[in-house]
Amino acid sequence: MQPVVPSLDARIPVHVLTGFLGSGKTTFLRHLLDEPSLADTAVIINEFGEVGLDHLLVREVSEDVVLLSSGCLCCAVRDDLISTLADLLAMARSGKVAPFRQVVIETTGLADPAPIIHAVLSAPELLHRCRAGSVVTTVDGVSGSNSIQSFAEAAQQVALADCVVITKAELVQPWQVDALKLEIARVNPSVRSLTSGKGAMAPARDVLGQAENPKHLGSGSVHGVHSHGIKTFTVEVPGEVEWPAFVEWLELLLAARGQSILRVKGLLPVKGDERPVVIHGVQHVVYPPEYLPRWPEGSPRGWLVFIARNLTRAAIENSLRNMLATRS
Ligand SMILES: Nc1nc2c(ncn2[C@@H]2O[C@H](COP(=O)(O)OP(=O)(O)OP(=O)(O)O)[C@@H](O)[C@H]2O)c(=O)[nH]1
Repeated sequence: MQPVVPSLDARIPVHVLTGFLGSGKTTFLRHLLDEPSLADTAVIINEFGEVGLDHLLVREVSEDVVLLSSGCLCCAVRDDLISTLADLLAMARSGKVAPFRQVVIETTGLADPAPIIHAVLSAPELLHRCRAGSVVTTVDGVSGSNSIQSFAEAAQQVALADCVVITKAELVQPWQVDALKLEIARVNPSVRSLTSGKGAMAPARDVLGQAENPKHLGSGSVHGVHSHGIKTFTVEVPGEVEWPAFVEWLELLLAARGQSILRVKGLLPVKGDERPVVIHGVQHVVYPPEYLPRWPEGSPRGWLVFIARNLTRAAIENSLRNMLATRS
């Protein structure tokens, strides 16, 4: 007779990749999916913002990517997550998508991973097919310490991690990485901390596959931990921008308002370049631009998503308009 519940190994691990805003989740996920052993991975990306960007970047390295937008997985779109997972499993069974051996959920930068795992494990339709995988948390080597100290979400993501990946390590001194490791250990004494950076990413085999660690299920909480007053809004950028003027504007904006602007990202048409330019700012730092090969179907032309507190869309729009009026 067939067992009613398959052995643990037969069930698909659902890993959660979390980490504070801009800490490098998508960059690290793209690196993971590049590894041949992780080729058969289905990816669910949850973005906090009216327009999604991360799924466009990840789709360059993996086809099985589903975007869940317009809300945070740990509070607003949990039912969507369950139905998305159930749909993916059904489509793999019927051959509509390639079979996969694991799922990675990339959360928003403000998510609490506990309710997400709780939702996956408590959904009757998933009980026989999925099991909890690892919680992997990226911590920004540059701004991680500030985030852990200032934002409950960042501390919670570290507290619930099976594995922490300290990103952007090549941008800071080794002693700063050591200090950050100590800070992480104070929040989560049993966590494994790996160091990663562009050119020397932490190997996938060291990050995933540490499943069966029930630590993150202990809280059983079903509501996310959230700081107050953090909002997201999208600002439209009309027409092509002059790159030097735009970067100068963004750098000045983040230098002045980096405490309020936690994250900015977007896609821009830039004069003299056919390709859409991907913009990334994290707190006070503007990162070098990336490029998409072409404009994604259905994507608006020029937009910036802000995740901020104590700052209005109107203030950003005014500032942008002034820059465009004088410099474009
Ligand atoms: N130099 C350097 N830059 C990095 C590294 N990891 C990420 N970045 C840059 O940091 C910026 C944000 O990275 P993302 O991977 O988009 O961060 P994220 O956590 O997915 O961002 P959200 O989904 O908005 O929370 C991008 O410009 C990346 O290129 C790293 O290890 N080294």
